[in-house]
Amino acid sequence: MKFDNILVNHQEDIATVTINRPNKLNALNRDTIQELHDAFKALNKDKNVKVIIVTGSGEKAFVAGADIAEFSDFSEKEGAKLSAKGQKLLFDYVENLATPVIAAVNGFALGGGLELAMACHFRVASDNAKMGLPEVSLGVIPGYGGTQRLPQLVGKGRANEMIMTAGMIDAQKALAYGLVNYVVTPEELLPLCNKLAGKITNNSSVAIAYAIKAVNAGFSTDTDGFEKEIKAFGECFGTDDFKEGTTAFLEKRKANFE
Ligand SMILES: C/C=C/C(=O)SCCNC(=O)CCNC(=O)[C@H](O)C(C)(C)COP(=O)(O)OP(=O)(O)OC[C@H]1O[C@@H](n2cnc3c(N)ncnc32)[C@H](O)[C@@H]1OP(=O)(O)O
Repeated sequence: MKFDNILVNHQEDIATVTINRPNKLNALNRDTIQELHDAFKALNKDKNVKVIIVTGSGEKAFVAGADIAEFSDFSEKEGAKLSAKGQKLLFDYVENLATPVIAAVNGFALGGGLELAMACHFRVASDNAKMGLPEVSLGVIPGYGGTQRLPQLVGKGRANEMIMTAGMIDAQKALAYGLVNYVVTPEELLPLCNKLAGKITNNSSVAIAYAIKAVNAGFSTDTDGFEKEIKAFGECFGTDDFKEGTTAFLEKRKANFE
């Protein structure tokens, strides 16, 4: 398959998907989300692929979020559609993929970037990684599952603090929170992910697929939370704060919320 925004490499039964928009810190635009969906779908069908590693291109970012330039003039309806489509095509899709997906977090994982890492089955970070959900600084809320998956992973209080302050935590704090399983140097990141993937490939892919289903089932009692997120995310697009927040980012200035 040919992609413009991602790279896909195979090494024996381990595939690595690299989001490749380094000039935009690998921000997730519509095309990238579609390409990621297509790549995950094809890799999941490929019987020779037993584990997928997802990472970002360059030394600075895993993914710095959804592409703000693409949605800054969206209406409430378009906002809700962006969230619903993204959740279905990529974030829920990855979480429920039968093939295990490891996030190799190699720098900024913000907004949709952290949401993508959280949709993966587990995460490994480099020691320069910074993670956060800064959406409220743009006048919007996390819309790719972040309000649901962050509390699941780190607990409600820590998640609320991260969401409300829009702040970033470093890799060591993410490790202490249980958001990532390991922290290593940037040079060690992909080798460790490949080593962990290698351990997984020794086991039954069929059993692992069932295990993924069983683990996810334990967290899906309140599917309504995701619906609520979509609705609230869309409603943010009708507010003056959203217009100010995204315009300020694109104009490279601090937002001035009334
Ligand atoms: C449903 C999901 C919603 C969301 O995910 S909302 C988005 C949440 N993410 C954010 O709010 C983070 C936005 N990015 C930043 O705050 C900063 O970046 C960083 C702190 C990560 C890094 O700052 P620095 O080192 O100064 O780099 P730089 O010059 O800001 O970024 C390099 C280029 O990358 C573009 N970029 C970065 N993040 C995004 C993004 N999320 N959407 C669109 N573009 C982005 C910039 O604009 C710029 O581009 P140019 O060189 O052409 O000016």
